[in-house]
Amino acid sequence: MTATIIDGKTIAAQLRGKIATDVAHLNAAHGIVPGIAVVLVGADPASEVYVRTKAKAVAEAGMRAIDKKLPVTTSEAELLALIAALNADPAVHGILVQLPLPPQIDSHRIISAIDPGKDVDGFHPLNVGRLASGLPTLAPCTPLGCVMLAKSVRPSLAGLEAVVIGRSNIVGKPVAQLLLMENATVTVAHSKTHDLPAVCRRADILVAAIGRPEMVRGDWIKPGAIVIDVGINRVPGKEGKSKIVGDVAFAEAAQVAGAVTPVPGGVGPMTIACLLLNTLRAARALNGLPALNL
Ligand SMILES: Nc1nc(=O)c2c([nH]1)NC[C@@H]1CN(c3ccc(C(=O)N[C@@H](CCC(=O)O)C(=O)O)cc3)C=[N+]21
Repeated sequence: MTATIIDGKTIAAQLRGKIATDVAHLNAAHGIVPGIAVVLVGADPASEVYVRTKAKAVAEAGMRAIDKKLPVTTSEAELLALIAALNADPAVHGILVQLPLPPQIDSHRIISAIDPGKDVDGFHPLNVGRLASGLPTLAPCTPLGCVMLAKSVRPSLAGLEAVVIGRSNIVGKPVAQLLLMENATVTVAHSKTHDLPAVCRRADILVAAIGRPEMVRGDWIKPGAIVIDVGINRVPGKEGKSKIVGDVAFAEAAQVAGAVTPVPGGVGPMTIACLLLNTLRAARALNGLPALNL
């Protein structure tokens, strides 16, 4: 069996196209340009690449990017002051503070200081609680992208056995909540799970969000399963160059799974598209406009 490769790049481009259409309408009808502030503290090269990619997608969708680069020595008080200013700025509809933050800054305090209506990462405790309660909210971008990719090959996930590997606040827990909202039967596995391969073999949908290169092997996968690979791991490649691999051994998975996301070109591009979607949703809600169904 050879799996369908789920083309995240193309699916993300389609979503960004729909977003751009609504952004144009929002501007023409209401004079609103959705604005997203991306805050980067320090000069982590991987984060800078990510911030650049985001900025390009934002501009292409007709939105405004407000990039704030702060030195690695920034204090918590200085960052809190910036967030207060962005909360108060009516041209800013979304605020994303790039994680991780340097050790002198408590990321929980920072996230809690963001206006929940502008929290396009969906990390504020109020939005986390709303998601867990099944209320409308800004849901985290990577988990949203994972569920959209799964539904691209299987429009109804109802009744399916889903296994999420990883229990982070950023991916594992929220993706489990979203899968539950789709009526999947959800198991959250993690580093202390007994016989992880056997747990994974039960999954009709397997979401790998571990952060370990190619940990999920072909024989962990139920034949025909949908495999969503959230991992982005930089590993040594050919001729001293580095390459990016996921948390799933892709070539092995493609022999067993029904469908699998590649890395790169899977979940990553969807994360960015969902960030634009959340920014558009936030801009509409902050202006008292009805919710969209994209
Ligand atoms: N508050 C916050 N929110 C985030 O969403 C967040 C964060 N902090 N910190 C860093 C991680 C990382 N992240 C990525 C998203 C997309 C790609 C992406 O689009 N990758 C492409 C290209 C990879 C490449 O070739 O460099 C792909 O997978 O195809 C990568 C990384 C979001 N993060």
